[in-house]
Amino acid sequence: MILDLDIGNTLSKWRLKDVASSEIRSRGAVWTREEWRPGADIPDLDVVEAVRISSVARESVLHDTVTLLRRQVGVVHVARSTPEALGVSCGYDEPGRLGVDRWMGVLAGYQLTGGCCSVDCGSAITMDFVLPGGRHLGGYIIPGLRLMKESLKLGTRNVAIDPDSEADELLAPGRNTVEAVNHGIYMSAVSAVNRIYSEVCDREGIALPLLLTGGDARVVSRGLRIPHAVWPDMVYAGLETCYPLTAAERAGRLAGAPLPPPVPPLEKVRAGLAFSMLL
Ligand SMILES: Nc1ncnc2c1ncn2[C@@H]1O[C@H](COP(=O)(O)OP(=O)(O)OP(=O)(O)O)[C@@H](O)[C@H]1O
Ligand SMILES: CC(C)(CO)[C@@H](O)C(=O)NCCC(=O)O
Ligand SMILES: [K+]
Repeated sequence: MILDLDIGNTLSKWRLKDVASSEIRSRGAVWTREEWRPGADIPDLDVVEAVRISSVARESVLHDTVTLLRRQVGVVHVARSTPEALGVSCGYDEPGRLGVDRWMGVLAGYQLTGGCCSVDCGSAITMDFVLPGGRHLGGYIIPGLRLMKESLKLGTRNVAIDPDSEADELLAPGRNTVEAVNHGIYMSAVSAVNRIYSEVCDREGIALPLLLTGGDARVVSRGLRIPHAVWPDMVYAGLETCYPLTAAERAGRLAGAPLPPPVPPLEKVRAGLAFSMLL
C-alpha cells in the first residue's frame, strides 16, 4: 500500500492506495495538532510500503512525522516547492516559500489541462494560475470560510455552513445573525473566486480551465457560474505526478481526475468583468 498524506493547517488527510491495482482502499482525516502519530484513526503502517507527503504544517510537525514513519516504512517522499517541475516554472520570487499544497495542485492541474486556474478551498482559499507552456504566474490567498467566520467573533463560529445547502439560499439576504454571516462569507468567497479568475484571464488574454479542491470546494462550486470541475484528490494527484509508483501513475493516469472542464469564451469572461465594473 501507498500512504499519501496531505497535512494542512486544520486537518491532516490520508488515503491508502493499492500499488498493484491503483485503487484507493481507505481514507480519513485527523486534526492537525502538536504532533502527528499513528493512532486509532490512522492506518496500520505494517501494510505501507511507501509514503508521499505534502505538508504545510510547521517544519517540526513534518520532521516528527517523517522520523516516525521512516522507522517503519522504507520509502518516504516529502514534496517540496521548487523553481521548476514537470514542465511548470514557479512564479514566486522564492519558490520554496510557495505552499507545497498549492504547488501540488498546480502540477496536477497542469498535467490534466495543460494550463489552468487551481483553487483550494481549505483553511485558506488559494488561487493559482499556470499558463499553457507551463508558466505559473503566482496567485492569491484569502481566508477560508471557517476563518472568515471566526474572525467576526459574533458567536456564530460553531454554526457551519451546511455543505449541502443550495447556492440560491446561501446567496439570499440573511434574516438572522447566523444566516447573515454565513451568506455574507459565502458571497465573498464566491465573488472573489469569480472576480480573480476573470481579472487574470482578461490580463493574460486567455480563458483557462478552472479546477476546485479542498474541504469547501463542493459548496463554493455550487455558487460559481463559470464552468469548472471539482477534484477532491487534486493535492494527492500532485504527489502522484511527482512520485509515480503504480503502473497507472507511471502512465500519467491521475486518481479521481475529473474531465477537464469546458472553458468559457474569453469574450464572455470579459463581458462579465465589464458588467461587474459598471455596477
Ligand atoms: N470534517 C471537517 N472538519 C473540518 N473542516 C471541515 C470538515 N468538513 C468540511 N470542512 C471545511 O473544510 C475547510 C477545511 O478544508 P481542508 O480540509 O481542505 O483544509 P485544511 O486542512 O485546513 O487545508 P489547509 O490548511 O491546507 O488550507 C474548513 O474551512 C471547513 O469549513
Ligand atoms: C496558504 C496555505 C496555508 C494554504 O493551505 C499554504 O499553502 C501555505 O502555508 N502557504 C505558504 C505561503 C504561500 O503559499 O505563499
Ligand atoms: K489544503
